[in-house]
Amino acid sequence: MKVLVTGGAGFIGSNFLNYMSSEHPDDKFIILDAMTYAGNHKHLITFRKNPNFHFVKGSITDRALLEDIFKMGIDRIVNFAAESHVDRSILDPDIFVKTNILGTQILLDTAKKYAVERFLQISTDEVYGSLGETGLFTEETPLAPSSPYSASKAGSDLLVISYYQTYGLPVTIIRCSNNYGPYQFPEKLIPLVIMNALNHKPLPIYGDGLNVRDWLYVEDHCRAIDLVMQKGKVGSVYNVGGNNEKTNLQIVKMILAELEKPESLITFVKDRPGHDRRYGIDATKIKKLGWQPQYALEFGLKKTIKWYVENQGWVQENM
Ligand SMILES: Cc1cn([C@H]2C[C@H](O)[C@@H](COP(=O)(O)OP(=O)(O)O[C@H]3O[C@H](C)C(=O)[C@H](O)[C@H]3O)O2)c(=O)[nH]c1=O
Repeated sequence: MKVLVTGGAGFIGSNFLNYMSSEHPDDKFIILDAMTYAGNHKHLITFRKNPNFHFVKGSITDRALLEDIFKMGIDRIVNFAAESHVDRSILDPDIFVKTNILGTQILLDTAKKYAVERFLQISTDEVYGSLGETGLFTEETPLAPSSPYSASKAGSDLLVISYYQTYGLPVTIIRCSNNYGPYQFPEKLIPLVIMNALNHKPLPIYGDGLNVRDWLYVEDHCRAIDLVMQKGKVGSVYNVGGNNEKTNLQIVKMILAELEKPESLITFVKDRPGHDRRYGIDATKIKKLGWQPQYALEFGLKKTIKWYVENQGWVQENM
């Protein structure tokens, strides 16, 4: 099996490659990554050492490069490549449209031309917008994105579905809740709070800190992707979530308690514009395929904090 993994040097992509290389040691992986600020150079050393990995630096918007890659023979694609930070999308939406929408369309087009066996799109629960105090996102929840980031992901999801409906491209979409774990860029809440707390810096909490996210340890997401790649239905969407809904304040306090740092570091700042209040996932559909999260939030968070403590110097210099 030859799998093209786009965005493989990013947070979820690199954890996925790590997981897959131990679960499927005979598979070959072509890794395409633009190595933007979020692409991790440390991974390139690992990629080079693994004979099953072939790394290509470049963007999914580069059609000629994609042609060269597909000529190597690709059976499946897992598309992680995306700009992913909501705050950056508010400041500078252009690159989100370019990479997430245009890039996905060019990748789909090339996948169609070379008749791949499966195109797996890694999406997000943010495409559904915000929930009130009750209810959960199902795969049938209408798309109602709030930020340029989530709108660009919703746009790419619609393109993915259109390539199935129009051209019969065998696509599947995974929409996952907030991931956390090693190698996450410290602009996202959990790694930012860990790194700031370690350095006794203020922890910026948007608004009242009562926005809710459903947290999932990244390895549980990787296991879900692997399963959907094998058993997921073509043309279908699968929601993935950990059933770990917490307010941002709860998460921050858990981190501070683990690090034995004072809650006085918490600093309330101006709210994010268009800030979604709550995300919550109904993962019944993927559970029917046999998936269950294996990491309790407390355990996953401890493991993540330990990783950032042990790699603190490196994270500061490289991320
Ligand atoms: C960076 C930061 C965040 N926050 C709040 C904003 C959110 O309510 C929550 C998590 O924020 P973060 O930016 O880490 O993640 P989301 O905006 O929920 O989006 C994330 O999860 C989805 C599924 C994706 O698809 C995104 O790619 C991913 O970035 O903490 C703060 O209060 N202070 C901060 O400094």
